[in-house]
Amino acid sequence: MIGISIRDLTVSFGELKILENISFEVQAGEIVTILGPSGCGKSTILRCISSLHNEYTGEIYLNETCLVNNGKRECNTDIGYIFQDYALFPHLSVKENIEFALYKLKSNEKKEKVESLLKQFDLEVHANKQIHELSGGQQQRVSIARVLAYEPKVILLDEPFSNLDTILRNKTKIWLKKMIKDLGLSAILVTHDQKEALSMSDKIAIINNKKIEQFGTPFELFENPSSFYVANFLNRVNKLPTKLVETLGINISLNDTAVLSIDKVILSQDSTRLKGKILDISYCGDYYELEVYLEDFNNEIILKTSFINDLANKEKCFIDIKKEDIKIVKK
Ligand SMILES: Nc1ncnc2c1ncn2[C@@H]1O[C@H](COP(=O)(O)OP(=O)(O)OP(=O)(O)O)[C@@H](O)[C@H]1O
Repeated sequence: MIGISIRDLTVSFGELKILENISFEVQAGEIVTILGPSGCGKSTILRCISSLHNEYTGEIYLNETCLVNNGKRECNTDIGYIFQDYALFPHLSVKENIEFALYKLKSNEKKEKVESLLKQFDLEVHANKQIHELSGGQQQRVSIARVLAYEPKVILLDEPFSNLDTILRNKTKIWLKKMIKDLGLSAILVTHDQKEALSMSDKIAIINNKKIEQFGTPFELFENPSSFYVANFLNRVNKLPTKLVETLGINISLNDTAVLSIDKVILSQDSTRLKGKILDISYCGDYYELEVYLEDFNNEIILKTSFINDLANKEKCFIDIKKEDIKIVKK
């Protein structure tokens, strides 16, 4: 079932165009992540959808009902916005923050709804606390409960985990994903964290140069990136020299380039393989990262390995590259 549909969204600030013809759909129960570098317009897309910014062209539909036509809003209650900094009312208690969105309900309905949300979000023991008495993760749960109180069909999440530590972040991600699926919400998540996007999303939209460069499932984008930009954004890749790729029997056109994930470069004991000079070894916890100069191709390559004992006192190494691991993408 179609949830929200964004059609030809184009946004300018003054003379400067920020986004051009952005179109995508989010089905009910689906999480679509907008991924891109800082300043590419991710939050602006959410601000347009939620009517915080109204100067744009394009249309927004919810289940085939036009919500916004060229910035003119018909209805707003079906969209909830979860901010990075939670945007809670500091002078109200947890319970009062959640109640705030329910002003239209009769007092007994309101009480029932708040109690059920406090239970659902595991906040019952904090109901009467002030916001400053809660941890970051608890505040985030209140902000989500407050938004869900008015039963939106769509939720917009702007970097919702950025203030949480790693353990809490992982817990909150799993919890939030389940909640979105259980309630059948259409969710749009903004992040600049590639790993977060891969693990949370049903689909990802990668923004480059004002447009969506590629849209698809995390697997599709990771395994079949359309361009170097996408390949390099989702994964750490080496750009391989054309001469090297040709020795493996692969021809590439002038518009394309060959990339290889740093995970797929193999350290070999076989002296008939590519000769490399080790330029740098970095300890990264559970692996080492090596920077190697490929002498025959005048090119540097990065690789990951768990075993450096054999190399510790050596400058030279041998590198193996499998043809099937190379991806050909647009330059
Ligand atoms: N009200 C505004 N007036 C003028 N320019 C703006 C306004 N709001 C945003 N911008 C500009 O639009 C661009 C996109 O901003 P936006 O906040 O959407 O980017 P973002 O991708 O969410 O960035 P980040 O990841 O750093 O949060 C930026 O260059 C920003 O400076």
